[in-house]
Amino acid sequence: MNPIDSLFQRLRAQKRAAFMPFLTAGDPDIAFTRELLPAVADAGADLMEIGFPFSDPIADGPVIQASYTRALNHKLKIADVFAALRDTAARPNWSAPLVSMASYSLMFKMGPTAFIEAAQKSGVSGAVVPDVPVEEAEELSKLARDRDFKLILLVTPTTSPERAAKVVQACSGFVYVVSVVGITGAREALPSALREQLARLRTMTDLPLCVGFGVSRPEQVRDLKEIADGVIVGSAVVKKLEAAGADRAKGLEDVKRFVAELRAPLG
Ligand SMILES: O=P(O)(O)OC[C@@H](O)[C@@H](O)c1c[nH]c2ccccc12
Repeated sequence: MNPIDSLFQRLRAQKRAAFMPFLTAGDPDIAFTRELLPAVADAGADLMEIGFPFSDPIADGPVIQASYTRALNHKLKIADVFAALRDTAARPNWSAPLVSMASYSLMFKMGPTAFIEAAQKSGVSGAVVPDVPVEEAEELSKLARDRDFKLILLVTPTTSPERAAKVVQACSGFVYVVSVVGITGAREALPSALREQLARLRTMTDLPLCVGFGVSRPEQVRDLKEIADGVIVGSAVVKKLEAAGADRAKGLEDVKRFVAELRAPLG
């Protein structure tokens, strides 16, 4: 069974939501990522979304964009990312499924089949693809399904119900529910319409619903755990690395502590 499915099956039985930090591969370089991922798993991440830096980002806010720039300044190559993920997933007792987050243009350039196969060889269990139109996702969805690789697409607050139904059909593993209209980045409060958005999606699919965009505090995680199957935090985590700057040991410690704090309300 795909590790994402077994994870959510286990969490459902425990009535617990998943905590999923987003980290940019190669921020600030790939050697640091190799250290960071196991530390974040130890701190309580149930699965991890790993961003593939891209020079022409789509929905990424300033914090994530800056992390891509740091990575690309070190001439990061996709092969280095896959190698780091492969070694991470091959660690003894490794249990946190890895999910890639890459622009469709990046997958397309490599060839979707080649990307999926390279990802699977590297122990990656699925891919968040934020910018493939659902009309064009069918082929990708089939490619992924045939290989038991999970394809995770996004539903936003402005996605029409007709379109949302198509998106969840093309998805596997879980559905990425974008909480706010706009780009990634910490927000003070999450929209009150999120509850109805999730309830509506529940009538369309049995897949786990994971909420991301704007989450940055343990109180928000606590509120979300009643209504979502997973909580994704990107910018607020990445910001810790930015803030620590050249002090990598501090960056690592700050991220670990913050992940543990965010994860705590999930029990
Ligand atoms: O940064 P936030 O607001 O915590 O949101 C998560 C997000 O960063 C991560 O899932 C992500 C980073 N880049 C993306 C691009 C599209 C969709 C999602 C993402």
